[in-house]
Amino acid sequence: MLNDKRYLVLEDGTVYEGYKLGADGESAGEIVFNTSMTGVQEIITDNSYTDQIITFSYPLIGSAGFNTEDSESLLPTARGVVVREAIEHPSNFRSTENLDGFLKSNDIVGISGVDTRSITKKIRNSGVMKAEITDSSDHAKTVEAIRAMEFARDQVKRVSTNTPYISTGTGPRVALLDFGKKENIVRSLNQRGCDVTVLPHDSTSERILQLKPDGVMLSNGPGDPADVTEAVETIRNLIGQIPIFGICLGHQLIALAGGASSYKMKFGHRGANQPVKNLSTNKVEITTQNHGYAIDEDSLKDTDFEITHIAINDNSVEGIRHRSEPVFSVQYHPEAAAGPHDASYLFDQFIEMMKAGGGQSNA
Ligand SMILES: NC(=O)CC[C@H](N)C(=O)O
Repeated sequence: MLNDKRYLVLEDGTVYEGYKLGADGESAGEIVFNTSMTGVQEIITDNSYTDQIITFSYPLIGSAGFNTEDSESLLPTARGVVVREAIEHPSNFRSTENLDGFLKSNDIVGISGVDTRSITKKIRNSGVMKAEITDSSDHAKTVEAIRAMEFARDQVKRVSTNTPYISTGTGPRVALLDFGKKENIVRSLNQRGCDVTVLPHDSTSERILQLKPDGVMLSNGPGDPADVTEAVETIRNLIGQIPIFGICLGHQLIALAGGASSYKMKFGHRGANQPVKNLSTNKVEITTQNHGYAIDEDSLKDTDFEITHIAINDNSVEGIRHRSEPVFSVQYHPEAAAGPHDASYLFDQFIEMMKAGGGQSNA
């Protein structure tokens, strides 16, 4: 039996007719696209997508199925999923659910059977915009509601851990500020022996230093970095006190703490084949990315930070380091999950920095 009809309605009035996928109900958010061909469970459960509807540009989604080990968070906060074809019967011994079942289990609304290539091209040409997945055929009313919609700007608070906890290890002690972390950041540190204390996003610099960590990890996370003002102040107080490594939102917050500024990109970088040039080695790393904001290159000029990595496709800033203090960060995701492991060396660099008591990174 064909699934029930469902619609994707965009802020500009465009309507795509498809079929119901996932949870009942309707959901609105900022529509973005991700070009990855794998790692669907990791992408859907990455809390950087809070308040966003994820369109997969690759047509066949869900062939590897879903399981209980590969989620990047246990409470996904994406507002919706848009696919061309939802695979009903995954081919993977590890799979315990198909896409429809996984979305239902996580109360995520989805739509299938729509032209995701056209949607991707529209977002690329017009920029990200608001959208709604709905069963209602009163599209004029939906467009009106979308246009009136505003997002609460407390996304980080909504996804950060509320209580500190420790993921134990016998190596360097890392205080991880959780802005909506991907679990594979913790795993990547644990795999290298680190003892990781995960802290709420609004932990103060005094509280962090009281734990006497060897280093501070600043995680990825959703929303506009300019809204995370409390953490920017905390990071400003930590620079010069302790080695710091930032990923994605963590990278943006370090730059803001250093006096630089961020801007919203037209459609961001979201995929697992984003080429980045390491300016120290002149090597190109293929990276996993998921960001809609970036650091303004010119705004770094009057700060103590220098650029270490740039995106090959658009020359945007992909990495920075402090000129004299043990502080560095990247806009992309060295923890991959999913995607290439070209950039995993950065975790090793962070550990060497902590072991050296905070020497300079050669990111
Ligand atoms: N993955 C992230 O940490 C994203 C950072 C920020 N929310 C952005 O969209 O640019």
